[in-house]
Amino acid sequence: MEPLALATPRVTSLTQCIDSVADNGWALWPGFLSADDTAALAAHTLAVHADGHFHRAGVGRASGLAIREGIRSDQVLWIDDAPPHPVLDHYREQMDQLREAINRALYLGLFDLESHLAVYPPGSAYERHLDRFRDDDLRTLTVVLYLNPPDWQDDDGGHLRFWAGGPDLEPIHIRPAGGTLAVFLSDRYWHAVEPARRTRLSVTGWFRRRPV
Ligand SMILES: O=C(O)CCC(=O)C(=O)O
Ligand SMILES: [Fe+2]
Repeated sequence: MEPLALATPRVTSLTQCIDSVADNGWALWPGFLSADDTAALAAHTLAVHADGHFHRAGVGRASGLAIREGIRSDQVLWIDDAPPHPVLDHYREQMDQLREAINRALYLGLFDLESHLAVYPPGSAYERHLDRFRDDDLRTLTVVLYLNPPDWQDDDGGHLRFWAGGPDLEPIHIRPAGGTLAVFLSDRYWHAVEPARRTRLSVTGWFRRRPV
């Protein structure tokens, strides 16, 4: 059995999400995005990907700048560089609501969001890393939204491995179920993406705090 301290803090509302980030530093919100909205955002992601807009993801701002380089083989596209679409506007609106609610409750001073669409072709993965860069400590809260179809199985791989109890303890494995949002403090949690056996889709965002 999972030790109590490492139980996954599942939430189902904005209030619970904020409480969990305050109490645990992270939260997992299954059903954050409806099945229809998830399918629409996934379809747009695949269409834009098929049009050749994506590029291989780098690591850090420039090579060598990540706190701990995680080798990654996914392909990404900043959403501001993607062809406009109502599903992207809807995503931005939802993230804005989350940002405002978190700022009101937790005073994290989050002021903007950078996000990219990510496609992990079969066989691709992202090694263990932290999301904060050495040359930029403004990334404060990470939000990963999964866009995979409802029939995604454990055998399809692509789990998020999440070291909730610290880098030396066993990580939690999170299935990248479509519509699920993972929220965590960017500088606290080591995490990795296990190799996907099927094309894995997500949109990852980082809320940044205001420079002081
Ligand atoms: O897609 C995921 O589960 C995590 C992605 C990630 O760690 C990142 O893009 O920094
Ligand atoms: Fe990450």
